[in-house]
Amino acid sequence: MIAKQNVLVLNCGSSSVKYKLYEMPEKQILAQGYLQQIERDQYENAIRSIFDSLKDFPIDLVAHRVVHGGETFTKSVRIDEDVKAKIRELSRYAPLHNPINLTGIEIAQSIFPDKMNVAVFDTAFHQSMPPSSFLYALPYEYYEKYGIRKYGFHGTSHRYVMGRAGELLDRPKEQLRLISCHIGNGVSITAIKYGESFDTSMGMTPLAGLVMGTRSGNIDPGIIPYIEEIEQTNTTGAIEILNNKSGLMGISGVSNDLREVMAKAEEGHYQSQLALELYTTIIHKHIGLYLARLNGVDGIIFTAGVGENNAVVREMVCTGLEFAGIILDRETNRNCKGEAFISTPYSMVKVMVIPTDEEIIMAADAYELSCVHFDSST
Ligand SMILES: Nc1ncnc2c1ncn2[C@@H]1O[C@H](COP(=O)(O)OP(=O)(O)O)[C@@H](O)[C@H]1O
Ligand SMILES: CC(=O)OP(=O)(O)O
Ligand SMILES: [Mg+2]
Repeated sequence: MIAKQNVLVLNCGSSSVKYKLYEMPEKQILAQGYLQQIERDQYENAIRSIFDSLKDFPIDLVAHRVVHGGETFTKSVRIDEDVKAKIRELSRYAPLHNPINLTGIEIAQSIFPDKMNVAVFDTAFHQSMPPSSFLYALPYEYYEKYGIRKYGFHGTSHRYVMGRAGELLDRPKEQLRLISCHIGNGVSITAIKYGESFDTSMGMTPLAGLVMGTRSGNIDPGIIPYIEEIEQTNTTGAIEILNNKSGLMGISGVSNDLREVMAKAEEGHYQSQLALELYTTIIHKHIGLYLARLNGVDGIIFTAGVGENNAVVREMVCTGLEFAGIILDRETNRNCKGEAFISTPYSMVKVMVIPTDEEIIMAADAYELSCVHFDSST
């Protein structure tokens, strides 16, 4: 064991940067912050301003969220030049995320050249998926030679809420079938079987799956050449439209922020009403898919910005699942704050709200790696 370490955790999402400085192993938070609605060209300044604001704290270690780790990284790793090169190579699979994550790593390395940096990958938790979940029905050599497969994302969040669900249900996670719904700006659902990711809604890139803030989720790929023709653009331009101008933003024409879309819907704005309906219907359908995949379920978890805070979405998603023993307590659902059971006492399936905490998992992984490093270098 080694002494106390101050671990800075940097969690860059597609629209936000969250950071926390922990004293480990006590998990005491020394500083934290959350910058929202950040545009791509603002990340570098945002990250520099975070380091600047923390300059009076001693920092021993930095943990970085990295969205795409491919098949190379099944767990968190210490960052060296080879790891950085691999993260750079994987940017083509996560163009909204990996370049930003690399920027964070490079800034940290320039400010603290002697400190250890750790990468915590969104994809790592999903490496347990079987081929029946991760393969696309394409020529098999595309997988073997080029790594074209489903990777899945938000793994650190799904892993955290799985652990908390086990504690709340007072059952070992190895006995539980869970459906974890991470509903933020990015949205993904994971079928968790006996402590491992078994299937998940995102794909080779974080564009696939459900309707998101600005991302389309699954569409018929035959639409892409048609978009190219309509917009007089190339494939990159069409994918940009699917990544940045679709989802809630595209359908409503109002915003990628669900709060704004719902406010407009309440005023009677038709496209905003449609956006909300499509958004929740697709989550509902995916729960059906994973009920089949898991042969029933013990718990359903709602997490991330929308999942934690939006009772209307949770109610719309759960309505019509009563046949499967999923009975929401509407009153409790509307009034809950923080961690809560929102199903009725006689609901066979427990429905839970669990605020995610990717940062504590990241800090713990980084601290553990630093202990291993210390042990092996003494
Ligand atoms: N307090 C809140 N009440 C209702 N909705 C919220 C709240 N906070 C965040 N959201 C919603 O969560 C979404 C952003 O999710 P978040 O998990 O913060 O984003 P990111 O995926 O960038 O980490 C937005 O659509 C926003 O409307
Ligand atoms: C992978 C992903 O979609 O992340 P975020 O929700 O932070 O955009
Ligand atoms: Mg997020």
